[in-house]
Amino acid sequence: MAEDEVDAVVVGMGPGGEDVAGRLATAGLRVVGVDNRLVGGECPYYACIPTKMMVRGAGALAEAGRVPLLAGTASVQPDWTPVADRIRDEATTGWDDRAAVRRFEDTGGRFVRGTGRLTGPGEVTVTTAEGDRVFRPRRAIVLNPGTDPAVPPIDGLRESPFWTNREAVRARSLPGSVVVLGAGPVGMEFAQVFARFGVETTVVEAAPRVLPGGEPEASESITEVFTAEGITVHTGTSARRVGHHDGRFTVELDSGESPSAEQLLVATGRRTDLAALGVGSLGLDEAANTIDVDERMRAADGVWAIGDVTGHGAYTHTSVYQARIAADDILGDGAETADYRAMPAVAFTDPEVASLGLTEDQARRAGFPVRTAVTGIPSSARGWIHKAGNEGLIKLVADTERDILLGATVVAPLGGEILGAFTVAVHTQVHLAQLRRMIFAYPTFHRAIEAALDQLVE
Ligand SMILES: Cc1cc2nc3c(=O)[nH]c(=O)nc-3n(C[C@H](O)[C@H](O)[C@H](O)COP(=O)(O)OP(=O)(O)OC[C@H]3O[C@@H](n4cnc5c(N)ncnc54)[C@H](O)[C@@H]3O)c2cc1C
Ligand SMILES: NC(=O)c1ccc[n+]([C@@H]2O[C@H](COP(=O)([O-])OP(=O)(O)OC[C@H]3O[C@@H](n4cnc5c(N)ncnc54)[C@H](O)[C@@H]3O)[C@@H](O)[C@H]2O)c1
Repeated sequence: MAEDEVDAVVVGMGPGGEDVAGRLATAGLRVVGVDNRLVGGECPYYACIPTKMMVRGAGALAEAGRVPLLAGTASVQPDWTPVADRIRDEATTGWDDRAAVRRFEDTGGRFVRGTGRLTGPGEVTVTTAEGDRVFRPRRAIVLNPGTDPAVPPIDGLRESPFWTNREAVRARSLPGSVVVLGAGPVGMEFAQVFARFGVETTVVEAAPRVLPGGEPEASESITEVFTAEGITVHTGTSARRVGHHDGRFTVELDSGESPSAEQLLVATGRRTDLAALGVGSLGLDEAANTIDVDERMRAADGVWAIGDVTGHGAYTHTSVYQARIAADDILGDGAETADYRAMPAVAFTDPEVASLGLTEDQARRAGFPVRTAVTGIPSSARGWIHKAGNEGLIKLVADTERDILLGATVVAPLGGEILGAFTVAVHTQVHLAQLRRMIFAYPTFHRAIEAALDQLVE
């Protein structure tokens, strides 16, 4: 087989790329998977998995801290070493993707380490250590380039030795203090982990509240928890200048304050580089941050795009969901089309901040006739029993005309698990009256759903 005689080329082997490439190869297509870093992408090596190992360690420390209120005394000495070891040895095998490459090759696919670029209609040029290789796949090009950390143009920042998630997950030890720039899910998860391991932690968020994309009640609830845990939270202010002298960062804020710390974590969102990917050769906008796709992930004739780059939710579950739809479409069995109404999102803070569907504000702006309900977790039976660490709430957004839920937010211990009930309800559009007739086990956290529904159903 000549080098360029392939059926499909997958550029970027993130969670979705790996999945689609494996599906196509298993179905008998000649598939080339291309990645310039590690097969598996951001999630297993720098994001979801290592950060959730951090969260697990931090959660164990927090639970131990609750012993005095509930069960006697506990003496705990935080130590980052077990977390760093788990990340290196169990999660990433020392940031080595040989097992993932083998897994893909076992499906019959061919892996090429290099940077892929669209160089004409139906053509991908891959720059490898040995030189350029050109592929003209007969059936499909799938783009799954993911994202890189966005670094805002703040005076002095780029010259400083700041961390993004990529450096933070490789840390063998923690600094004594840290300023976290950005209070999206990345900043919030890291901030609480650091603080629970004894790091003096300051969060700076430009928007008026943390997790600004979600419900204001959720932002308020998690801010109270952070503040009670000793984390300093600045909102509604941006960094204007970053200085780094004698091993310390000073972050000058618009508000006039200047938090200072041994480390600075930049968690201000993600960026793509579509010009570098060569999407202009398809007639697509190279200056855009996302690639528009239809409901079958088609971006152009013979080209599909999946994952963060599509802008439908930067989560691993989005990428893998889209991978299945794209693979089916490429193989010609594509009956399924994308439906993002019940796309879940979980920030793995403690309590977890989990949500799906529309927020109240989004629903009202979209013109739906809206009714909402909010119920507190501490006042539920389980929340009251749980006592220490019981903070949170459930907020529901209902469409009063169709009598269905449009969105739900759960801030609670294991809030992401509770959200599962709403994934079913929103995805299948269960009527509120029917939901209200369900039996919710006593005394579970998810039984608080009933109290919220009581406010929506007469
Ligand atoms: C700190 C952090 C924590 C997160 N936690 C969670 C979580 O708990 N749950 C969750 O669902 N999501 C989480 N996410 C988001 C999640 O990591 C991403 O949504 C997920 O990785 C899916 O991304 P993707 O498939 O688009 O591609 P990515 O995972 O970004 O992978 C893309 C791959 O393509 C490669 N690539 C890019 N361009 C080229 C090119 N031109 N040629 C060759 N290769 C290329 C990249 O090097 C990379 O390996 C987190 C993100 C961060 C930053
Ligand atoms: N548990 C999860 O599923 C999970 C966890 C982490 C990340 N993610 C995904 O990764 C993506 C990236 O997360 P993220 O938190 O980096 O990005 P984000 O865009 O969600 O949040 C970045 C935050 O930084 C703020 N910001 C931007 N510039 C700033 C500045 N100069 N000063 C202060 N604040 C500034 C923004 O207002 C925003 O609140 C998210 O879209 C999310 O979907 C998912």
